[in-house]
Amino acid sequence: MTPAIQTRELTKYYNDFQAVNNVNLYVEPGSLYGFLGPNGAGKSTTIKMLTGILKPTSGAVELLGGDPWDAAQGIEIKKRIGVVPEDLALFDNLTAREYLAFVGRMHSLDKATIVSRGEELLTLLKLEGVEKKLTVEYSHGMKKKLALAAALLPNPSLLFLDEPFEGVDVVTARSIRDLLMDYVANGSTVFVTTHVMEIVERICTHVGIIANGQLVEQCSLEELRAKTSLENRFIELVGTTEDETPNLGWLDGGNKASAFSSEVSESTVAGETSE
Ligand SMILES: Nc1ncnc2c1ncn2[C@@H]1O[C@H](COP(=O)(O)OP(=O)(O)OP(=O)(O)O)[C@@H](O)[C@H]1O
Repeated sequence: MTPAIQTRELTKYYNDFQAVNNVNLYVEPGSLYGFLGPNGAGKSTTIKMLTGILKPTSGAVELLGGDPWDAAQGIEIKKRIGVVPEDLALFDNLTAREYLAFVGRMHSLDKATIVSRGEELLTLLKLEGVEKKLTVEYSHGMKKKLALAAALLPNPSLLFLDEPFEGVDVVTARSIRDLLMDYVANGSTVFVTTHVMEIVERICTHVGIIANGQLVEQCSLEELRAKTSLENRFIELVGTTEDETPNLGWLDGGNKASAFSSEVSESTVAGETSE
């Protein structure tokens, strides 16, 4: 079976700092792959290299059986993938419908398809009431939803989402969750980064954990659950020990300090009186 995503020794240096270190990802088609890691672990850097935004320093990427970095294959592969990047590159001065029309035209969809798919996506993501607003006036969560709608509009085989649940309300999170589960049930593949373990446990079929640029775990969620919970495994792989954790004994809301200062002022006053 051709993997949806495969990387070999994928590596990225920013000057002399190694952000991603020889990562070998393997994502089966039809899976919902959760890519986890602490802040600064290398998730966004990896997703940018997978989606053609950031050139790898070394190593190889294969998406849907082809090389997205190859001049001949790259455009065809990119037509088959959808991306919701971390920094949501939307055009500020378009409404949601105008933006979806633009994306649809870029993918050579006909007008009727753009309109019907666009309406369904806007309704599902609860953006249909704000069609007159320009995207520059959108809240962060609204921008996230529109970026997701735009990524899904061309019906991609493989969808990349960088933190889709960050900054969205509970109702929207559930809509996105359900939508992704339906999407993979039809044979498509999702690669998603998130910090929300609960969502990964609920919807993902596979998980990869990256720490300090290295892939330290990659397995099915079923396999992982047979041994421990996702949270325990994550902490085991990337957490700090209690010995290393500062206890912030000084953080008492000023209570100890004020008790001390009242003692001082009482003794000072007493001292002053005795003189
Ligand atoms: N343009 C850049 N120039 C230099 N260093 C960078 C650049 N972008 C990211 N880094 C560094 O590379 C490392 C990985 O960053 P990356 O954004 O991939 O992490 P992340 O896992 O997505 O983090 P987060 O969960 O906080 O979004 C970090 O140490 C970061 O400071």
